[in-house]
Amino acid sequence: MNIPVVDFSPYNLRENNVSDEHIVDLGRQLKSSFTEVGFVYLKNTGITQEEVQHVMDISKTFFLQPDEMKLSFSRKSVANNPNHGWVSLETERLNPSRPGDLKESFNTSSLRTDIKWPSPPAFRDIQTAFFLRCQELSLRVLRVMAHSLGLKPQVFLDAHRYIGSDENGTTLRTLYYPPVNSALVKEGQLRCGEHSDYGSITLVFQSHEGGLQVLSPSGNYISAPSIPGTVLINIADLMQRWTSDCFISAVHRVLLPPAGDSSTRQCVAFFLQPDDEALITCCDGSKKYPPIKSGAYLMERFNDTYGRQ
Ligand SMILES: O=C(O)CCC(=O)C(=O)O
Ligand SMILES: [Fe+2]
Repeated sequence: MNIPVVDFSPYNLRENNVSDEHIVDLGRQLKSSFTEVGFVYLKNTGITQEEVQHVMDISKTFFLQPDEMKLSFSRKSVANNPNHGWVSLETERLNPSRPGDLKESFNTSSLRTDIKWPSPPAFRDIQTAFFLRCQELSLRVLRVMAHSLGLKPQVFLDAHRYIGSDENGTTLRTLYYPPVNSALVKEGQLRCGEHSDYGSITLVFQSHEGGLQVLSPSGNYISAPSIPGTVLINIADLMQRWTSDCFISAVHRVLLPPAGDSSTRQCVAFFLQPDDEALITCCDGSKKYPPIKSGAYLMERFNDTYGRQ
């Protein structure tokens, strides 16, 4: 099984008008990818490899600073926004039955102007600009997805009105995976434990090392390499629920590099989340899952990942 590559040029970010014909064609391709694998590569989206590299370069400068400097920008240090900020190495367990993941990250969840940002000075502007690019692309993808299911074009969009504010959990997260010292690795520890994402959809940009693996419906992990210039997009759990399991939220992970391989790895991921107050109800009218509020659902998932507090 392969992850399909879909050409998104008819609806790329420079294109203001898209024909119904193109929406139907893109919808057909996205629907088959999301019902069969839950992942798709989009090429020609308008987001360039240079933009991605820019985010990775400034992120690496941030991560290579001493922990003491990053500590005051930790996750939970921003009032009213529980997810914004730095997460240190081994803090997060995306698979709670494993030791902490061998990665650190910085989450941009709030675009409020009164927040203090870490250095380097360009860090804030570059993360914010890329957040907005990802937001724009995601909303286009949501529109195509709604169309592909025969729903009103606005049905998903209407639940994503407050992105970037404290009433919406959407997060741009830049991840750094430092060199692994195999002598110090704990039993069962991975770079990123097996998990599925929480919200609507996720946009993923990996550095050239790749390493992401996706669980296919047949039960095997398949590799999802880095394809420069593309955006890897996956369905997350709330979207699976919203679509009554029509779209699959696939489990994925990042293993350790082979022993002796001291390479680092980076990833930039945009986690699109419905507004906290949005009530997620099966869009086919079925009662397969009870309605649930997006914000409450996200808090439950954070509790599993970071431990209950
Ligand atoms: O680093 C990656 O490629 C993926 C990370 C991931 O799946 C996540 O943070 O949810
Ligand atoms: Fe993930």
